[in-house]
Amino acid sequence: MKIELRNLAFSYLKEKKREPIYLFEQLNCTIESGDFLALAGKSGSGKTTLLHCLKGFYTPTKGEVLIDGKNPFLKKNVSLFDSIGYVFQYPEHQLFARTVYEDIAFALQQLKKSEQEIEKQVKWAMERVNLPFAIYKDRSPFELSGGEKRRVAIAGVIVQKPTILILDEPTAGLDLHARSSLFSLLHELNQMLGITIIWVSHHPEEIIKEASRLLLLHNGKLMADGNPTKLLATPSILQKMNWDEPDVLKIQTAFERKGWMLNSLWDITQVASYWQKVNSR
Ligand SMILES: Nc1ncnc2c1ncn2[C@@H]1O[C@H](COP(=O)(O)OP(=O)(O)OP(=O)(O)O)[C@@H](O)[C@H]1O
Repeated sequence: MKIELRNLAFSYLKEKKREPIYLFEQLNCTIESGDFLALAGKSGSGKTTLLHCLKGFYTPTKGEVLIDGKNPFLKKNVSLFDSIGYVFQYPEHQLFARTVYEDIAFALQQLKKSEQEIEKQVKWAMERVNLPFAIYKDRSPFELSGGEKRRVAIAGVIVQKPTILILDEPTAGLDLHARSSLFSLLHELNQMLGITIIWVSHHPEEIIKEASRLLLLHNGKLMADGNPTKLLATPSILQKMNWDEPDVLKIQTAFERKGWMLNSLWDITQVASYWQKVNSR
């Protein structure tokens, strides 16, 4: 499924007879099926608002969001929004049920699916997020670790079989190990099931390691859209974002200066994550 933004603009401030004050405007881009895309921008730049427009929580003030060429804001197309799963910031704060099973099953129960079908899908979702069914199904979500709770929350979204998964700062508050296992999960969903991943990140190191595409919101515009390694090696972009050059690129430059060649970004990423681990001790 493809999402297109056409001259998209959004304003919280709309006064009669006055031109609205736009949080962002003239956003144009196409998110292709299978993208693994990071959305970044300074705090308050409008990332969450933009994601809410994609999911249909907010109606754009101007312009269009198209899903597979159709406008999902029209009544006849509104079911297109069902293909988009949305994981809120700190999704574990929304867990509510007595057991992990009941929490994940909730959306399917609302759709009045049969109990047999629900169990099949819950089992499937729990396997995907690496929570063995027999061990976790009857546990209270509130007695789990932060990383496990987040997996339960994500299972509650993917159980609805979205083709696009939006995650607002999914790694916030997770330690290094939980972050890396969350990204293994997201890559698996992307590669094995073809789910498009769009996630908000404030971390250039994370973006360069995980994303295949980066969108940058700055001053109400889409400042850049492209290859994360190229964009994060651009001093003017780093300066506007108030970001340091990612370690991985510093290491690459240092190696090149010494005439040592690493074969690929993968090699460099391994060195960088070793470097981060050493520094975080
Ligand atoms: N419901 C609302 N009504 C009015 N203004 C809002 C509303 N929600 C957000 N804003 C404002 O819109 C701006 C963008 O908010 P948004 O949450 O989209 O930014 P963000 O880039 O996701 O920020 P962060 O990285 O801090 O989460 C902020 O200045 C915020 O105060």
